[in-house]
Order: sequence, then structure tokens, then C-alpha cells
Amino acid sequence: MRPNSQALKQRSLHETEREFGGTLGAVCIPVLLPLTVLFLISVSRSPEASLLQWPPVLPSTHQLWDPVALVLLLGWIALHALLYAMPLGKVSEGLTLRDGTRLKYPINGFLGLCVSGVLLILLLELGAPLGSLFELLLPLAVCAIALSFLFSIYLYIRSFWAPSHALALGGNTGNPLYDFFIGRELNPRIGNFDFKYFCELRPGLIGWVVLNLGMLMKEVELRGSPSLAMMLVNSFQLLYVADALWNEEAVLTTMDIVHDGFGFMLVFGDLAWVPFTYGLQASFLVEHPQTLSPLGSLTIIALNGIGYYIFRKSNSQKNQFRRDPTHPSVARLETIATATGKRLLVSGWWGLVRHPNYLGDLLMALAWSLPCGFSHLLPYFYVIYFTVLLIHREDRDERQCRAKYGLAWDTYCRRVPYRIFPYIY
Ligand SMILES: NC(=O)C1=CN([C@@H]2O[C@H](COP(=O)(O)OP(=O)(O)OC[C@H]3O[C@@H](n4cnc5c(N)ncnc54)[C@H](OP(=O)(O)O)[C@@H]3O)[C@@H](O)[C@H]2O)C=CC1
Ligand SMILES: CC(C)=CCC[C@@H](C)[C@H]1CC=C2C3=C(CC[C@@]21C)[C@@]1(C)CC[C@H](O)C(C)(C)[C@@H]1CC3
Repeated sequence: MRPNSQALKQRSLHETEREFGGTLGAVCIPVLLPLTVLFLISVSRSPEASLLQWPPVLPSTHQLWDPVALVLLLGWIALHALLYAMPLGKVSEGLTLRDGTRLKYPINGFLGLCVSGVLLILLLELGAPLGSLFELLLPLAVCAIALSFLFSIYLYIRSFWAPSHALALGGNTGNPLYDFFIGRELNPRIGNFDFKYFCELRPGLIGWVVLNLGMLMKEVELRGSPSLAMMLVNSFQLLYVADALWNEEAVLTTMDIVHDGFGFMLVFGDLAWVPFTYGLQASFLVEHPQTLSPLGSLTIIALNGIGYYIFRKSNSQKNQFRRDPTHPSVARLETIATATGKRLLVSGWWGLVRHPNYLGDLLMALAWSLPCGFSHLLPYFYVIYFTVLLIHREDRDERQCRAKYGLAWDTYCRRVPYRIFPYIY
């Protein structure tokens, strides 16, 4: 073991601050979140669709298990693993790791989305009952949750064979429950196949829009044509997923890839939480049709457009600045120096609030719920959860940036006092 990795490991073992409620969070979250997924799906299909319903809707065993769901899930992951591993598209390098090396990543996720689209069109042409995904939602979620547990156990065990410099600083506390939850290894791989990068954008994210399409087809089965509300939800979320895959390279600089280990939280988040809770609006609309006025629809489309514009422009501005600060699109922006040699933007989008990308993301989240009307809370689950997630994430990022940039970060905070919402927070 190299001396500096030894020092890093020691620092990690003794000084790591535990996140997500420490050991208690690491025990409760893996129990509560999977149950939440199943509860939300069940509620979205019940006539009342009430989150406050007591006793809660309990699905029967035969509603929870279907071997077809297991075959579909494994087939779906295998298809995307194959597409990922094919030598298609360019290869990009991630940020420099603690041992000074840079990992290579294939940039072909958008191709994965296009291939999935073509396959779905072919299946529809052949008369495949895509609407049956509505009935399969619960068994699919059960399989995805079970797979998340098994896969996280595998990742935890294999991390003991990884060299110390390959471990995430935050997931190496020595407490097995916490480390299993947060993730010990930073970039677990078999050969060039990077598990975290693969899971972050492909099976779950593309799976989410496929499930949405299934809900739309179910509506067609039930009512002859898709409703405007369903089409808006499908289009907005497809735009979000297509954008993520089109800008796949940018994921290489996100907190998840750079900082977080790959443990239960991210595995479950990628494979179960995203596909089965982010599209709840679509499954809600199947049983609870809504009528939208032209003005209401235009307002919702405008809100999504504004949110997307802020989200995309601010993310692109920072990515461009981090990749090449001399690029003409960012060279004239005002910046402040930090002791690390990196500079911080204090004008442009990053001079408006400290997380303009979160602001845009939240506006979009609201636009995804509004087509479901105001009669139920359930379709607003995503925007509520997401506000909590982003406020917590902002706080984590803030602490990491303060540790990284010290006084320069304080200066930035004085120059840009609001975190996410201008003049509010
Ligand atoms: N749909 C979903 O469930 C989720 C979506 N997201 C979205 O993912 C995207 C990425 O978010 P996330 O990874 O949390 O973080 P960000 O993309 O906001 O990155 C934060 C990092 O940016 C750098 N930075 C911060 N301020 C400045 C500045 N003024 N100038 C230059 N660099 C700065 C710092 O890193 P450094 O200085 O080291 O470069 C900081 O650690 C967001 O759009 C978010 O909304 C995130 C989580 C969940
Ligand atoms: C409650 C729970 C289990 C939380 C785990 C958090 C994860 C669900 C999210 C952490 C960061 C994420 C990102 C995206 C999806 C959700 C998770 C995995 C993301 C891929 C969505 C699309 C965006 O364009 C993005 C690429 C910027 C984004 C990256 C972060």
C-alpha cells in the first residue's frame, strides 16, 4: 500500500462524518424505502389514491410476484449491458483519481435510448401488450428491489479485494452496516465495465420512460386514446431522460461518480427508486384521468420549458468552465481564485444562486405533477421528495466545498447569498 493511500485510509476511518443519519439511517433506510416504493405503486392504482389512507393498501402475494417480471427485468439489464459494452461511440476520461490515474468511460447511452426506442416500436408493431406493464409494476418493483439487495451485497463483499486508493473516503468507516449502505468501493468494475456509471444512467433511467410508455398504452387500451395529461407527463420525462443521456459525459463530474461509493443507496436509487417512483404521475393518470384546459396546458409546458432552460444552461456552463475555463462561452465570466488552483464562478448562472441547476430541476419536477390536477397529493410526491433530496444534497455539497475551498468558499457565499431559490433560500 502506498504511504499516501495509507494516510487517506486512516483519515477516512477516523474522521469521516457519517451522512444520512449514520448507522440508524443505514439500518432504517434500506427497510423503509423499498416499502415506500411498493406502497406508492399500490396507492397510485387504488381508487382513493390517498397517501393518508388507513389501513394502507396491502397487495396480495400474487400481486407481488410474477416470473414474467423477473425475466423482463433481467433481459432488460442484459440488453443494456450488451449495448454498453459494444465498442460504439466515443470513450471519455473521468476526473483524476487519488492514485493519479483516469478511468475510461464509453459515451453511448443515447444510442442505448435510441435502440430501446426502435425495439419498442417493433414490439408495438408486432402487437406486444405494452399496457400490461401497468399490471406488472408491482412484481417488477419487487424484482428490482431484490436485485438491488443482492447486487449491493456482492459489491460490499468484493470491495474487500479492492486496493485502498480505490475506496470511497466516506464509505470506509469500518461499520459494516453503514459502509454497505453508503458503498465502500468508488468505481467497482469488471474489466472496463463500470457498474456505477452503467447503473446511473441506463437500465433505471431508460426503464422509467419505458414504464411511462406502458402506462400510456394502458390508457389507450382503457379509453381508446392517450390523454393530454399523459402525453405531457411522458414527453417531459422523456426530454429529461434523453437530455441526461445526450449529455452523458457531464455525469462523470457529478458527486455520485466523483465522490460517493457504490453501495445500497445508489444501487437501489438507480435500479428501483428512479424507475418506480419518478413516473408515479403516469400510473396515477391511468386510474385517475384528468382534463386539462388549453391555457393550463400551455402554462405547464412553459414552466417545464423554463425549468429545463435553467437546468441545462447552468449545468452546461459549469461543465464547460470545469473542462476548459478559456472557452469563449465562459472566459468572460467573473470568477474568484481558490487555494486549490481551481476557480469558482461568481457571475452568469452561478452568480444568481449557488445551485441554479437544482432550481431548474425543481421547476421541471413541479411541471410533471401539475398535469395530474390538484385533487390528490400522490402525484406531487416526486416534487416534495426531490425538494428534500436537493436541499440535503446542497448541504452535503456545501460542506464538501467548504472543506475543499476554505475561505474562498465563504467569499463565494457572501457574493452569492442564496442557495437554490433567489431571495428565498
Ligand atoms: N433527478 C434526480 O433525482 C437528481 C438530479 N440531480 C441533478 O443532477 C445535476 C448535478 O447535481 P450535483 O451532482 O448534485 O451537483 P452540481 O452539478 O451542482 O455540482 C456541485 C459541484 O459544482 C462545483 N461548483 C459549485 N459551485 C461552483 C461555482 N460557483 N463555480 C464552479 N464550480 C462550482 C463544485 O465542484 P468542483 O469545484 O469540485 O468542480 C461542487 O461540488 C443537477 O442538475 C441536479 O439537479 C441531482 C440529484 C438527483
Ligand atoms: C432516496 C434515494 C434512494 C436516493 C438515492 C438518490 C438517487 C436516486 C439520485 C442521486 C443522484 C441521482 C442523479 C440522477 C438520478 C437520481 C440519482 C441517481 C440523474 C441521473 C437524473 C438525470 C439528470 O440529468 C442527471 C444526469 C444530472 C442526474 C445525476 C444525479
